[in-house]
Amino acid sequence: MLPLGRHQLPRVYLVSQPLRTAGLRLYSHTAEGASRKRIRPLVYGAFVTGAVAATYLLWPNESRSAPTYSNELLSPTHFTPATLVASEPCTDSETRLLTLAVPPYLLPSREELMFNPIWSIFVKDDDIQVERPYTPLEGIDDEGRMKFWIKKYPKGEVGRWLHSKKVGDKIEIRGPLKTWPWQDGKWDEVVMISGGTGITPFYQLLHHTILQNPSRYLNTRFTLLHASRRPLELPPPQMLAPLLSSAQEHPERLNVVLHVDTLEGPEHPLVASSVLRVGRINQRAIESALEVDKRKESWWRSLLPIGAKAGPERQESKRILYLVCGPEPMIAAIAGPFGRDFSQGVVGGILGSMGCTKDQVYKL
Ligand SMILES: Cc1cc2nc3c(=O)[nH]c(=O)nc-3n(C[C@H](O)[C@H](O)[C@H](O)COP(=O)(O)OP(=O)(O)OC[C@H]3O[C@@H](n4cnc5c(N)ncnc54)[C@H](O)[C@@H]3O)c2cc1C
Repeated sequence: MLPLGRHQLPRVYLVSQPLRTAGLRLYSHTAEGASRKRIRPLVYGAFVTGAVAATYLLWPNESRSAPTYSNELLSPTHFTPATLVASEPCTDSETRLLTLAVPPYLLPSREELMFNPIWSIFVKDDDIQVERPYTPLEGIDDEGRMKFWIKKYPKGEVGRWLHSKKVGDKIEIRGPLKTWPWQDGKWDEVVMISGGTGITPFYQLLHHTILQNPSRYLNTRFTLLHASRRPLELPPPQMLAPLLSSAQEHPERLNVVLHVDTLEGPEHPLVASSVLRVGRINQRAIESALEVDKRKESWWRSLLPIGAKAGPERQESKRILYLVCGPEPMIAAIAGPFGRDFSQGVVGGILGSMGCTKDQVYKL
């Protein structure tokens, strides 16, 4: 998951970064003394061009900024005022768990396909009129509540703005927007590889498929390989506890492996450092997670000729999909960089060298 958003984002989102950059350039100056005179016409020319561009970009425009409606159903085409109902600090002080609520009478039917995982919503920073996508961890409940794990970057706009909001404040949102369409049984195994808050879409998928209904039969098994820099930067206990207990109770459905770059700093309050893998997620880590899965295959399934083949043959013929979400350098190292115009690009990195093809890999 990219901080700047790689999905097919509406223009209001895409123009927001150049706007800030243009603003910075207008105030920068390096020319001194006599040379200043020579470049003055150029500076004025640049200023006029900049002013025209800024007027065009900043002027309210239907195609760039969606309207806000308080009495229409929640929709991707307009903003809806939501209320911040909780803002909890996390073990990683750069992140918080925020809960937003929209009035229940503004909820479209939750049976709608658009609420199937994985989906996100756009949050608008009212101060600077930019929006960023965020992923409701548990979808949306009947009261219209959505919980998010949100990171603030030192110079990041919307993350810092959200962290500064107080319970009771209004925050405009629009959505849902599809991040990736889940379909049970399309793959035998889905391997999710995440870094930092890149775990949020995978949490939503696992909450929908396993956590909220542990007895539901599924045709797909899940492996989650997650990496954070230090133990305290791992997701908060509120997220890790349900994932780890589900993996413990149903190893045949879910396998969770947690990596940290270093064990430096305090332990995570829930996960002992001794069970963490130290070092980045590499080919060996991916292969061994799949081998562990194979060993954990329930004993009766490997004895009885039910469904697909057992043993190594079965593993090879398995339809495996890799989903990757995290900081851009991590995505590039695991699956190759994104392509031009927000496209998926070629499969490279570790998954490329493992021989994965483009229909086996999706970068979020
Ligand atoms: C589908 C989707 C779902 C997502 N879900 C979540 C989620 O659930 N939780 C979550 O935390 N994030 C999520 N994200 C990421 C999120 O949308 C934002 O991109 C992220 O919060 C950063 O936005 P920002 O406005 O805070 O930072 P930005 O202002 O966009 O800055 C991003 C980065 O650029 C750097 N930067 C900014 N300005 C400068 C500058 N002048 N010079 C140098 N560097 C600079 C910042 O330090 C930061 O590292 C999701 C992204 C997508 C695409």
